[in-house]
Amino acid sequence: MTIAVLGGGAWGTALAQVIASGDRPVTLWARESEVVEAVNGAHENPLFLPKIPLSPLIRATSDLGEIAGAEAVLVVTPAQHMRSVLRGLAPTGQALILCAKGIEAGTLKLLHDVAHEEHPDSPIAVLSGPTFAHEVAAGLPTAITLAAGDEAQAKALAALIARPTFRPYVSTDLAGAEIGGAVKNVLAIACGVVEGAGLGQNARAALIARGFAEMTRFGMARGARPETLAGLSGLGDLVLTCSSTSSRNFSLGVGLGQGKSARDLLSDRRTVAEGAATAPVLVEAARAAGVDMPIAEAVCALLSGEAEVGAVVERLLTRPLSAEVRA
Ligand SMILES: NC(=O)c1ccc[n+]([C@@H]2O[C@H](COP(=O)([O-])OP(=O)(O)OC[C@H]3O[C@@H](n4cnc5c(N)ncnc54)[C@H](O)[C@@H]3O)[C@@H](O)[C@H]2O)c1
Ligand SMILES: O=P(O)(O)OC[C@H](O)CO
Repeated sequence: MTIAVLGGGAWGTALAQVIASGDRPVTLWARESEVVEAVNGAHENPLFLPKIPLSPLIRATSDLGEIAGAEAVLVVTPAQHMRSVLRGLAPTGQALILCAKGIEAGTLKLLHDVAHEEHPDSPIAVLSGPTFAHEVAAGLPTAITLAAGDEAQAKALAALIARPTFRPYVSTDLAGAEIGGAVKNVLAIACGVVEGAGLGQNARAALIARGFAEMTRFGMARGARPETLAGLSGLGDLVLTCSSTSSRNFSLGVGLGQGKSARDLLSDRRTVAEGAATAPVLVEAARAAGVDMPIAEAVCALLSGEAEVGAVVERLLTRPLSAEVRA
């Protein structure tokens, strides 16, 4: 049976490639007709994942109806578009594996809750971890967290998608697997700012550690387990995206740190920097949960143009001294 992938961006295409490497036919749904044509004709996706020859076992379509017969569906749209795309999918009870990283604006809901609302009869899983799409598509070794509410379900889905260089570790902590990926994107922007503003490597290490403390506080307030946040989908992904210009979120932060405006930096992008969409939602969700997240607040202020880099850094450094670990 085929496995379906919803979303023909870099990550959806890379996941289709890794699944197809196990001799599995993959149906890839893409919004852009040029992606559908290029995947089916030239076996490539020059729009979102250039220079990677794709498996002929991947067949692209723009018809959501063609997803109906698949054994499982990997949902790889940007987080803010996930609900509308899922709404167009027939309610067949297929397992949905969510691969986007974010929190829904307006409702402040995690994506597994959104998916459950739209497809109450489908088992829901979350795939997250340190995964640059171009490395996964090139077959480089990668490990991920695969969480489902039920352990047997998580194991079955892990067996379905595991490949020699793509190694899932199972979990039953859906909230933990999701929150790590959503929050690290915002922290990656902050680390990029440190780089762009030339604040040094000590500052970046401090941001990673204090950012992880924010992630843990927020995660636990929303029901995540701290050990999940310390794993691949939390700390693992945080380290990856806070240390490489391959990260779109980190790169956005570099531009902000150099004094460019978020509007200019985001205006000519076709690709997503999810942290920019997540930051205001995360700050709102943290305030609603009574959780202090000064780094996320700082990123938000920079993105909105409310404050400049110098002021934001000064605000962070002049906060009252406090214990490293809060009771
Ligand atoms: N690229 C990666 O390395 C990577 C790795 C792990 C997770 N992710 C996550 O996967 C998700 C998708 O990212 P990506 O890198 O594949 O995207 P991308 O930046 O490569 O491509 C943008 C995607 O957004 C889609 N899109 C734009 N407007 C849309 C709309 N109105 N409705 C539905 N879809 C729309 C486009 O069709 C395209 O698929 C994000 O949540 C991202 O954080 C990405
Ligand atoms: O390029 P980024 O910053 O969206 O990061 C991609 C993945 O989330 C890394 O795990």
